[in-house]
Amino acid sequence: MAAPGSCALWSYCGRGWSWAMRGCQLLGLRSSWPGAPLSARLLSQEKRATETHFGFETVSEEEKGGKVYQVFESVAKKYDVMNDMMSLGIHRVWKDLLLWKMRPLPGTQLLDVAGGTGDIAFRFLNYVQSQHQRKQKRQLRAQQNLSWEEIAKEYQNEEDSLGGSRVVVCDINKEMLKVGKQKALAQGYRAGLAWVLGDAEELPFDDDKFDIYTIAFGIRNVTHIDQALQEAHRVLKPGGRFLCLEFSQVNNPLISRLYDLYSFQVIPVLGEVIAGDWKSYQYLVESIRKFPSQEEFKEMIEDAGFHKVTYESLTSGIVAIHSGFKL
Ligand SMILES: COc1cc(O)cc(C/C=C(\C)CC/C=C(\C)CC/C=C(\C)CC/C=C(\C)CC/C=C(\C)CC/C=C(\C)CC/C=C(\C)CC/C=C(\C)CC/C=C(\C)CCC=C(C)C)c1O
Ligand SMILES: C[S@@+](CC[C@H](N)C(=O)[O-])C[C@H]1O[C@@H](n2cnc3c(N)ncnc32)[C@H](O)[C@@H]1O
Repeated sequence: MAAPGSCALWSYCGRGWSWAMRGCQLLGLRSSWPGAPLSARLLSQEKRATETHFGFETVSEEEKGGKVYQVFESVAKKYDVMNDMMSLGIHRVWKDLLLWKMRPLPGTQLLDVAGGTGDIAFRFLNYVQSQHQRKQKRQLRAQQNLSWEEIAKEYQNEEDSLGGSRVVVCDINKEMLKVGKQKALAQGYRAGLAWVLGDAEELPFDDDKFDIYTIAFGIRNVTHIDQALQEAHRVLKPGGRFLCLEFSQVNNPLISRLYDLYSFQVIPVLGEVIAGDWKSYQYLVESIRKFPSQEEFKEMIEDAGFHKVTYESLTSGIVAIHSGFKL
């Protein structure tokens, strides 16, 4: 089982200088301070020279992580309500579809990266629990002459009720994880669930550890997507599956026009009215436009070493689910 939050935090800190630099970056500090070793300073200068985008803004790669951190730190408390309001609940259907595509088997070890407030993890736990209960009922019905104690025992073990399945939610943002943990507590999710603070680009997990890796609406925010994909490949067991739910490209010109209108004219206004945060929601719609198309992203997944890569566009391509296997 993966280490819970505190242990993961420990291992996160114990990975030497590159981890320390990463930590500084997250805290908005510069890795070029005079006390840093020369190699670290040179690396940092080299990195600073490379530019990337934060929405439609051009920023250095070093800056991007901190800016993304601020966005999710700012929206964390209103994140769930915003999603329901902005999408009229449609994001729930997309997330359900991801689970139906996944169809986890008993005993599945899932890693949900950029898991935020736990939507995918909770759906996974519901799914595996209902599958297990159905199986248990079938077995109990088939067995004659069981005592009531034997029947009660079958239902009492909380860990067992998941059939050995587990999910680790990993996210870089403390505030998002905090909201997720509070939700889990309030909704009664406890067994088979761990929360880990970590970066998709440098996952704090051993090689070949998980059966399934999911990332929902997360990869768009990562600075080096290729690095995150390689990490996904590394932590999956051979035979393991990568699943990504992300905004994609709308191909119908009429829908695309309406979609643009809604995205740019309505979403930032909702962001301001509900969350008091226009900028974060402007970043959301801009970052969607910067993300590669279905076909381009498929190629990136293949480049990371995944096989049998496929995708399915949902709601006219507003989002897509990409799937690939580590063979
Ligand atoms: C800071 O970063 C973030 C913050 C977050 O809170 C979330 C995320 C990550 C995102 C998720 C977890 C998913 C949930 C969030 C969203 C779906 C928000 C993003 C939304 C869009 C990019 C736009 C597309 C939205 C939808 C398809 C949802 C359904 C919405 C509608 C049908 C719109 C209905 C609204 C009205 C009628 C209000 C009036 C609108 C206008 C005056 C503007 C003109 C618009 C229209 C006439 C209709 C809009 C049409 C479309 C959106 C296309 C319809 C497509 C089809 C029918 C196929 C995060 O990173
Ligand atoms: C739009 S939220 C998605 C949350 C959740 N998966 C969902 O579907 O509702 C994006 C999440 O990605 C996380 N994130 C951004 N960059 C990350 C990185 N490099 N590593 C891990 N998580 C990251 C953010 O902190 C945020 O919680």
